[in-house]
Amino acid sequence: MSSTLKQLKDGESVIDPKSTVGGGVDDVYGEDRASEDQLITPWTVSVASGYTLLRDPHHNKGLAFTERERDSHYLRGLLPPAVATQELQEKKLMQNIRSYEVPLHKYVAMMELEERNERLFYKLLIDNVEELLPVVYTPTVGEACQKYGSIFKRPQGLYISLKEKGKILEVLRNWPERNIQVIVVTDGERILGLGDLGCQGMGIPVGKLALYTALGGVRPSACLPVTIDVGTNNQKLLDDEFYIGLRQKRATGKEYYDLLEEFMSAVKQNYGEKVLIQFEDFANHNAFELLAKYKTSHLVFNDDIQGTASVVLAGLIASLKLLGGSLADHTFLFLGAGEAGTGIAELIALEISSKTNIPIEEARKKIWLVDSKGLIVSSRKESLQHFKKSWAHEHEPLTTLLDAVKAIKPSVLIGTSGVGQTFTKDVVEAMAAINERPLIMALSNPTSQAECTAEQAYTWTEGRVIFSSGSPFDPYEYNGNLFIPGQANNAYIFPGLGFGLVISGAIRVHDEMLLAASEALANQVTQEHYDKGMIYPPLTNIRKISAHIAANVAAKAFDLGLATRLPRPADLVKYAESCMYTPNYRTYR
Ligand SMILES: O=C([O-])CC(=O)C(=O)O
Ligand SMILES: [Mg+2]
Repeated sequence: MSSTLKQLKDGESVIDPKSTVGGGVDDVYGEDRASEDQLITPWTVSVASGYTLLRDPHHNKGLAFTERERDSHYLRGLLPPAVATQELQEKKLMQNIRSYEVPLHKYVAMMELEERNERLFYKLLIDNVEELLPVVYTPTVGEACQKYGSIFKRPQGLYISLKEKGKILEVLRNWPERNIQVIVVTDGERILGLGDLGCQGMGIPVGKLALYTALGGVRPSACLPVTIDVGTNNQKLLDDEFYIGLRQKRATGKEYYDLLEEFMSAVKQNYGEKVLIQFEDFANHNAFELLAKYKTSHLVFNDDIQGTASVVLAGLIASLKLLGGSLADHTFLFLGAGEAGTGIAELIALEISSKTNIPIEEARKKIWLVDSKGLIVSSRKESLQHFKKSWAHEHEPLTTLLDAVKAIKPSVLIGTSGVGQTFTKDVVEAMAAINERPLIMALSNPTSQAECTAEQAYTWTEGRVIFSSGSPFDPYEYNGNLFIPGQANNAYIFPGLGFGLVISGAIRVHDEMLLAASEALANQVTQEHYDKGMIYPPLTNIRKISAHIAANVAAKAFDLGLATRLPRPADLVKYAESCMYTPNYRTYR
């Protein structure tokens, strides 16, 4: 009896059928758009009953099942007598999570909640976003990936290894959900700034997609985390008896690209061309090539190249209110010339050239990059990787960051090196000597890899810095003033960007959409925020921010003729908001 499947009507008790049809956005637009009739009439959903219902994370409500539901769904006796509201459940869980001192324990508690009761998991995450983001995302997710083998209980996401070569389409069909809208895929080779974590990188797509739902409003069942396992060069993992991945060195070259090609075409074949694929934490040597290869045939973007670029550009646009002038008046210096560094640099150049008559080649000359060998200059051009070549300007060779700061005199210093503590006291003091208000971004993740801490940035500049970091830092008090560091993390951008692509039925990502996303984010910074020295709006408002980003991105998709959703909604912000997943429980009749 416990596993009886019942057809249930869920109408009367649903306050706003429009926002809850199908539990999320999927039924409100695109191929799966429900008919207008369906939007206003009660809808039907199949929910297992009894014991099976309690173990189905998509429908389980635990103690929140009402007396009536307990009767109609064979739950009598399977639950203790008390009936709780979702709010009370949330209160209890937040108390539990706060009682854990070790961040990883909080992470495990959150993952267990996701496996048990998905709606409650998202309610917690949405209502407590500033507190829980560092738990399910950077920095704790980094540690979770490092220890994934030991904390691993139930698999999340889809693992596609070399063993599945030739069978990837079948593997995709093993996934229980059919209507996938967003895939985040990694091959685990460069997880945050932590390096090659092989198959254990799965924590990243899982975490990113949790943010797609909580911050962006994409329905959880439309999200698919994927890890491609071609081996790992991390000897520690290969020697670890608990390692969960393929125990071999990484496949490269043709073997690697053939597997990726099979994956990309299987995705398109199985889900159509409107499924969004977000590349995440690939190593430089594959990231640029994969993006170049697939951006003209698939709906793809690389979060580390383009998402990070868009969030940084937003912060820079916003900072002009504090610094004055235009982007073209500034000089930018990067430490790190990989995906994030060159991606940000290119988007800044694109914005400068689109806002002025300056050709992009000229705009690039305002931007300088330092890599592990020193300042990138034209005399190094022959030996440079292709993605660094546009940044090789005329200058004498310089080997240290400090020398580069002194010679280039940047107003903006951005760290994307993946190496912690590289913005030394000398470097930060040099920035403060050149600029009344230096702008410094220490973007590498997690916190251990940040180029400097918030405390260091504020004290070494005597409180004059405008500071942001990739992983969160607490507000810092200096000389009686409270400084609030910004979190220049792509988490501000990818949920809204992706949501905008999905709700417009976009078929390709265009650079102008990234600029549109940056402008939408920058527009959310108000005078009240500027007065506190902030260049990013608080994350507490992230769903509203995401709706604006999504609307701007969708508008651009329509303008560029890349959107397939018809007709174009008149008010895209309202439309985006109406499509967002909400985690409140539904009533089962
Ligand atoms: O995941 C994050 O926090 C930001 C990011 O993409 C990275 O560092 O690779
Ligand atoms: Mg990343």
